[in-house]
Amino acid sequence: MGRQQRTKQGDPSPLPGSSAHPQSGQHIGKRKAAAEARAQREGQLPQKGSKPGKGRQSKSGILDGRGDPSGAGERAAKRVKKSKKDSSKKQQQDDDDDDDDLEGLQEQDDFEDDEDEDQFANANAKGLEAARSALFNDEDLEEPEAADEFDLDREDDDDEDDEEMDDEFDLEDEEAGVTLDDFEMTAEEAEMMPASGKKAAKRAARAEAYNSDDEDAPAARLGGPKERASRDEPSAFGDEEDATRSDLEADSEDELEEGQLTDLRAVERRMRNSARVLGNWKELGADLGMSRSDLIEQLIGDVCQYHGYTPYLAEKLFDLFGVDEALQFFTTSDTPRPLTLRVNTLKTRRRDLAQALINRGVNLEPLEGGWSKVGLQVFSGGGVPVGATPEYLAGHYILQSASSFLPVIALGPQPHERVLDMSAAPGGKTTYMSALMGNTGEVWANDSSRGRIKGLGGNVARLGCRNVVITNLDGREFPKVIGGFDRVLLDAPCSGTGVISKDQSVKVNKTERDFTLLSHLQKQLVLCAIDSVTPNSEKGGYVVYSTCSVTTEENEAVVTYALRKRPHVKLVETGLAFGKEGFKSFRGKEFGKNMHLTRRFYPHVHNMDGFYVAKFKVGKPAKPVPGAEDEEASFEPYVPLAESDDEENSNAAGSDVPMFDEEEDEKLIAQTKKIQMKKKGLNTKAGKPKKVAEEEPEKEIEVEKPVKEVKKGGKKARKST
Ligand SMILES: C[S@@+](CC[C@H](N)C(=O)[O-])C[C@H]1O[C@@H](n2cnc3c(N)ncnc32)[C@H](O)[C@@H]1O
Repeated sequence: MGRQQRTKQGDPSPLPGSSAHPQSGQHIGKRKAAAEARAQREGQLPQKGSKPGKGRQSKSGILDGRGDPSGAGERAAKRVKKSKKDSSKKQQQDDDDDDDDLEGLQEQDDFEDDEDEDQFANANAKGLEAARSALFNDEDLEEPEAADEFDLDREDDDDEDDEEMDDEFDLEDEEAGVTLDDFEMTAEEAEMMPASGKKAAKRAARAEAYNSDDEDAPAARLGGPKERASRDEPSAFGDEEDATRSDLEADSEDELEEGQLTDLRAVERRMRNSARVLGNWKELGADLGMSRSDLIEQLIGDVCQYHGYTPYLAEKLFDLFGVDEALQFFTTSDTPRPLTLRVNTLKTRRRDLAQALINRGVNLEPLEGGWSKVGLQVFSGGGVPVGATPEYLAGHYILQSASSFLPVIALGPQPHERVLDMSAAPGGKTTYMSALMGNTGEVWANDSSRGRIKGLGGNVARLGCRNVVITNLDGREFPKVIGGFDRVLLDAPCSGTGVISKDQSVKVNKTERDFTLLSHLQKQLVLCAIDSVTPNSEKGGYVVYSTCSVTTEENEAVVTYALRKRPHVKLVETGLAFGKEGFKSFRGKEFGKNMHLTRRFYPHVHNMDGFYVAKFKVGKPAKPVPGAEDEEASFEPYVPLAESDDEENSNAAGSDVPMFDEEEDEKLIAQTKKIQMKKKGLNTKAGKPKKVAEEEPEKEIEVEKPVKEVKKGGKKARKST
């Protein structure tokens, strides 16, 4: 799934602050229709029939009072595998430089002065023009070969894992020995099913009415241009003209199956119409002959069928964004974000790297909007593998999503400081911190995943970061193990709802329990991050909390919790010049008046991965803070439900979070040993077999190329070269 997604070139739309994209909504519409038509021909878009998905019903939502969202989406979630192209709205951003506190350091990169920008623009103009026109005319944009590398930050970059994941999804169908057709039901069969049959019939009748070509049918009347809802928000479907009656007429009966539309274009039209009606319910809803909650239920079913979400997640995102914006989010999350790279200023300057890559045929330009002086946007690799050029191998750059720059910019690490990256693998942000500090001071890069630590070590070495110490600990062990940092970055393990374009599996594999457990883990980690900061830091004393998720329980709720538990900490400006303000309240939950200081970034608004960034200033505590470990002892540690054997394949949230219940651990270990012994035909009642005991992994700090020993908090770690 993810793999298929990543074979497409990123949307060439500029990042925030840039001028409008030449790609018109109409153009997008044509491309989208053509792409769909081709996909239909190639059998990539599902035509009919579905089977139950994995989703679960949430307890609440904007849709309170609504019943089960038909189950259509659940089946659809299994069925819809093809993503569609479309537009994303761009926001004109303030061009002010937001990196004030980093200014001194970034002077190293003299590419940013106007003259250089001009030179660069001239050198690049010809190639870019060609690349752009090729991109805009090409319906099926090919991603550069290094596409997988782009996922450094948020995903495993192991192709095999992706394949395994794809297989897993496909296998479910095969193993069950069923085909999609097995899940189709005739109208008669539906009738014979007492409850669901009635529901199906009701749905079918509704859908029929909604798509009827009868002038008097309420839904048909809603499609006309006169009935357009007067909403300020842009349409999720670009500038395309609203559906007209002919669109509705096209949704004929043979497009309906058990109340579900079988043609994705019809589903898309119906979603658009539903959004319009819901946006102007007073005027348009009265004649619909369908309750608001039923319409929402149908819309959720359509979203699940069209975009492949579980009803639970679709509803959650509707709750968060509202209908129109949620539809934009769904659409944008079906296409990759622009491919971007960060210049490693420890080894080169942006101007020099850009020139070298242009000479190799890569089409690129500086990140637009002026908010980063070390970012380049790659428009087309021109056949050049941007993840394997000599410059890449020499560590002159790292492929990194633009939004991943933001938490580091907000943290603003200074030369000679001592900073901690609490969950650091694979090191996109660690290496940026190291570069901003000019290879001085100490960057402690920690991650609990042994597997992911390898990638971290690789990047640290390739980029020549000599001030990095790598540790392999549960973040909740800080500051017990080591503390006294000037700044701490907690780029927390999260659900990844902001990076669905990179990992489509998030659409179907996140449950309510996942969000609850993740939120608990994040709360534990953020307290440990705060407690690891020295209040005596001269210029520092900051913690940045970030996630690549858009949900409030992983963001504002975590920040609110930290503020409540650590009264000596306060929220401060992130220093980021764009981004939406964090929520002060959400669905009856109050998050606090300063939450506007935190920043939200959205794929459909900023054309970058969804991200959240909050910055805390840590003051002197009135009394010593209790050990971070005792306070939240009641928390259940996060263990993903569908745990992967492969650590590298773990999502943003690590799959190897250690349990703290030692007693229980011991029991489990003993049980496992017994099973192992039995398997080997050994007597389980005899004394401990030495071999098994030796196999017990020992928890210790992992070190890289030792140079000197650093001793703090009773444990030792060695500094890498
Ligand atoms: C969002 S990713 C970090 C990405 C990284 N900051 C970067 O920019 O390259 C979250 C990381 O948290 C790690 N993790 C999960 N649980 C953890 C824990 N309890 N302590 C420390 N790290 C943890 C995961 O292994 C994963 O690598």
